[in-house]
Amino acid sequence: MLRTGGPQDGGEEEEEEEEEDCPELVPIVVQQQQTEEEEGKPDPCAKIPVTIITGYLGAGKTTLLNYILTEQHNKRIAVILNEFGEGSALEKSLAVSQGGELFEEWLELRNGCLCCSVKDNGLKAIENLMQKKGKFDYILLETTGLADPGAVASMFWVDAELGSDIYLDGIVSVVDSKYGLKHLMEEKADGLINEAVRQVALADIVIINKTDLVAEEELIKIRTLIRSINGLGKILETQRSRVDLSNVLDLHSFDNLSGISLQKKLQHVQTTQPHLDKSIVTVTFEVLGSATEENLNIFIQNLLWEKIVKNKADSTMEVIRLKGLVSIKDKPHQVIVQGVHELYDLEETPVRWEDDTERTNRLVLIGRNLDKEILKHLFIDTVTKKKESS
Ligand SMILES: Nc1nc2c(ncn2[C@@H]2O[C@H](COP(=O)(O)OP(=O)(O)OP(=O)(O)O)[C@@H](O)[C@H]2O)c(=O)[nH]1
Ligand SMILES: [Zn+2]
Repeated sequence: MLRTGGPQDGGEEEEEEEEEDCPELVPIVVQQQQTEEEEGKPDPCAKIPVTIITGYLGAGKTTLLNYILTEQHNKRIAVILNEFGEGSALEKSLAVSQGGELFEEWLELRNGCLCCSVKDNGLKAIENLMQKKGKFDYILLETTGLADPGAVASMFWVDAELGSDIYLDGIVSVVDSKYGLKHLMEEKADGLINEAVRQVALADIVIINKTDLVAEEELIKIRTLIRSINGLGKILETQRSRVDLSNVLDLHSFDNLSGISLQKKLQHVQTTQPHLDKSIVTVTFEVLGSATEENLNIFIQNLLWEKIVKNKADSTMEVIRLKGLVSIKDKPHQVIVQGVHELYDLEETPVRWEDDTERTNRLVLIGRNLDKEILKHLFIDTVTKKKESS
């Protein structure tokens, strides 16, 4: 079950998003691409993936979008552009054009703010569109260069129990080889995490684009920096955002289908070193044993909601992204933990633990002020203690 909220709800971060990062949903373009043989009707029960394409201003997001649309994929793809609005219109239309025809749905935006109302409205609008027009197979969403993809992701990371037709497939972050380093190193005056870093931290795939514009040494620098921020995501290097589509589409980054491959992937993640004092890093550790579901929730909520976990310098650990495979007492299957900002989810995978005595929890956390030893010890406490209250 997807969990959100907590005592800090409506805190600083959220307000910041409302003021700065609040996107408006705009337009939409779509391209129909079906083969001669009518590539079979899609399974009407099949859910539709959403891939979020994020990245700093001018990094190559639209280029990637266009590249995907023109590659052979036999998918009907809807494109959503998530942009800052200029006007103060309280209504925005969400339009999808297919085969030359334009369809639109009107979104009523509370306070003109999309991220606050899209959760009820945006999803609904997309579903309405599909009812009218027949399903599309895939949705690509390009965020603005300054957007926090976490806010966008949480719109689409919907509880499976709500029965939505749409699921979040993955977050792709495009970085400019030439200016990326500068953007990533920029320190915000208010001490907040800068947008470029946030985008890399949340990415399942990082595309270092425009490699034609830099020399190999520069490329190594930016690759190293990106890896130090996000030790989990796959890093690709491209010109004109040309990627193998299998690297960016149908990743299943947020669902339990990734259980089997996730185990292997997590084994290769390493704890990274910060490039600056307050940088975002990736921390990973392994702990043997099983936790009760209750204690596991407490561990995660202390970190994500209560924010009471501190490092040695007494700074609060800020987690942007959390991913792991854990063992819950009395559950025969491995459980995936996913977190984006304050939103998290525990979901059983189809993968059984082979040997009960060798159950290993593996967690990866991306964020600021993270201390591996402290986190690991907290987790050891989590699997050893019986009940929180006793
Ligand atoms: N030299 C070079 N230019 C590129 C490459 N990829 C994209 N560009 C150019 O970079 C510019 C910005 O690309 P876009 O795809 O519009 O970038 P974007 O991230 O969508 O930009 P915004 O939506 O404005 O934030 C365009 O002029 C592209 O043609 C590349 O690999 N090399
Ligand atoms: Zn663009």
